[in-house]
Amino acid sequence: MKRNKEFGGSIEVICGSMFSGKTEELIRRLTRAKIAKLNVEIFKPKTDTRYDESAVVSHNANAIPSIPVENSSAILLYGSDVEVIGIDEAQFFDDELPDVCVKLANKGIRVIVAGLDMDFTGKPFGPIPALMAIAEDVTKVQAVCMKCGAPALYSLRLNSNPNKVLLGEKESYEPRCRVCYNEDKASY
Ligand SMILES: Nc1ncnc2c1ncn2[C@@H]1O[C@H](COP(=O)(O)OP(=O)(O)O)[C@@H](O)[C@H]1O
Ligand SMILES: Cc1cn([C@H]2C[C@H](O)[C@@H](COP(=O)(O)O)O2)c(=O)[nH]c1=O
Ligand SMILES: [Zn+2]
Repeated sequence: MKRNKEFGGSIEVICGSMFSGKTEELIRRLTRAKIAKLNVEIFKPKTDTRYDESAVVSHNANAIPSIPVENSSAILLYGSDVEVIGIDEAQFFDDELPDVCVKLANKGIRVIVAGLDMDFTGKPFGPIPALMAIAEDVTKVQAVCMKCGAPALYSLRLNSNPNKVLLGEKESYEPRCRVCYNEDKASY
């Protein structure tokens, strides 16, 4: 049974701070789709080479093979028989990503997008807010604040690099709750 074609496509967004479990949740949903014998493809931006050139890898080392792509429209070129598409680190894609996801969903594909909703200054990040607006389902996950242990929605940058894009891990970022983020953030 090919459920997705029968019931129509959809867009799901998984968003939150760094270390909040976005990639884990994406991998969980895609693994279940694979168990259901659906045809699954996973994409990530070519720029994100942190853990692996091609695989999508979570902070606790769960991994799933993926295709690194230069830009969002490249996703449209892959497999006409795809039923489920996963996209990780979506904040790094261009502003065409929402239109690309709509085209895919209108073809009957279940599209699951994971990405940071806010950058280190607390501002909306790339195409994620637009995707949240057009999605059937939005899941916002939270990390653990590394200062007080409360649920964390912000990614605090630990250095003074002012660039919006700065790939990194624990050496460069820590999750913070609202109170601790406001105490600790530099004057951006
Ligand atoms: N402060 C933290 N809060 C929550 N999880 C953390 C934290 N620091 C490390 N982790 C680890 O990160 C994992 C989530 O990783 P991942 O799914 O890659 O997150 P994201 O994609 O949102 O950055 C958790 O299961 C946990 O093992
Ligand atoms: C907040 C913030 C993050 N980044 C980078 C840092 C990491 O390489 C990724 C996020 O990875 P994760 O899977 O969500 O942990 O984004 C950035 O470039 N700019 C920022 O403001
Ligand atoms: Zn806190």
